[in-house]
Amino acid sequence: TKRKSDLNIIVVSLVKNMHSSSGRMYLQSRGMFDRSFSLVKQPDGTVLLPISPSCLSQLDLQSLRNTLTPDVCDFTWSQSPQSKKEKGRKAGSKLERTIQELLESQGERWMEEMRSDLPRSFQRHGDLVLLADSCFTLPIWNKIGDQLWSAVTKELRAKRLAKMSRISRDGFRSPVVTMLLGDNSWVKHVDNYEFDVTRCMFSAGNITEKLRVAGFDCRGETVVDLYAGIGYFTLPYLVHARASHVHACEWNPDAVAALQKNLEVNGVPERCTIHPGDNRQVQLCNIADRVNLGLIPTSEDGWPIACRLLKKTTGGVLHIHQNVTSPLPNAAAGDAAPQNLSAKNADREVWRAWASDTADRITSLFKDLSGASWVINIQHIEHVKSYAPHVHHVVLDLDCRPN
Ligand SMILES: C[S@@+](CC[C@H](N)C(=O)[O-])C[C@H]1O[C@@H](n2cnc3c(N)ncnc32)[C@H](O)[C@@H]1O
Repeated sequence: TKRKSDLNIIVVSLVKNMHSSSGRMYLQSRGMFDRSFSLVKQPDGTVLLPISPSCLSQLDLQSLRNTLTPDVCDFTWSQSPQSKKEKGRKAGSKLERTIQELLESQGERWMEEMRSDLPRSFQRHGDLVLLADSCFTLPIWNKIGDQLWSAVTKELRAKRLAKMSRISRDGFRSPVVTMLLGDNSWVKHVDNYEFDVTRCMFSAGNITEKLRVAGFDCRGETVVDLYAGIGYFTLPYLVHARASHVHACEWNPDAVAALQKNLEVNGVPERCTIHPGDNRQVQLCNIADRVNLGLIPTSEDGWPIACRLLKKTTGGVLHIHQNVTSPLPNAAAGDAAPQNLSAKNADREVWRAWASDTADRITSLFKDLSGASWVINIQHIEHVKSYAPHVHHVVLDLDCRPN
């Protein structure tokens, strides 16, 4: 049998780069996008989207073509490009060799501990590579300085290099990012938003939630995004879900500036009102069909505001983000290996319990707010990502209606 990476993959060849994100969304929402391969940008400006071999038989080419509009979409076979894993392995050993040579040219010795201090993964923001906190921690790297950063940037096929340290505790959750090579820290993403990596928080891991939001039908709805940031959810609500209006609350002035710019780049500034400052001070009420509460580890501070924002006569939906921690199995108590529950099922149980507790608390908040009882239903629990085997970012969709 052939390994996955040996197979030819069917690809969608798109005439313009700008259509690649809707193509990817279509495939991802149907579980057909092959994440083990990268999107391939071709020299002629078209983009190849990899499709999982197992999905080929069910792929509805006509509906895909319609989604992307017929004249921009074509299908072709591509001779197996390298998978992300293979690419990463090759790039990793080349980077190691380059750094080793650089060190030796400076009279330094390569030590084994250096290997584990090299970057294993990083975020790519256009031509800027953002390294994680965990790499290049040894003092030797600073000694080599600029030459090292130039070599790393070149090896990672970037033009600018930056490094993350920790999330600051100033309440803005801004990442502390330092530029190592290059002065301009603004980056642009293919799906049309820009921001300053040194000043705004960006959570690339939320892509599945962003795609889910993009798939909502919000026509005719007023949405409030209580923690808008640079517009990571505000934009899909406006551009793809076609909300009538989004009120975006954000207190980090740098994120507000990026959000404003992104609304303009995407041609939707008239359908969005930005409320700069603390969302607890925003005077809006009784206007929303939907409220997005995208703050982790918890958005609890925003719950009373969200209840106040929903339309009193028709109610609406709350999307509540939260990091939910599952208790670690207690080996001493003999529950290290649950007999009938897989670890995943056990996690799901914990999420359901948290959702049910949250629904009860939202019910009380409505009671306090209006004196009336509302009907609160758990519509859906979405798993976004895991921070550790037992810490999960989930989103609870709560349907809230006046009785
Ligand atoms: C986790 S980020 C989320 C941004 C966006 N939803 C995302 O996923 O990329 C949270 C954002 O909420 C903002 N924020 C936190 N508390 C706030 C408050 N009380 N009022 C307004 N904005 C707030 C932060 O500045 C940050 O930009």
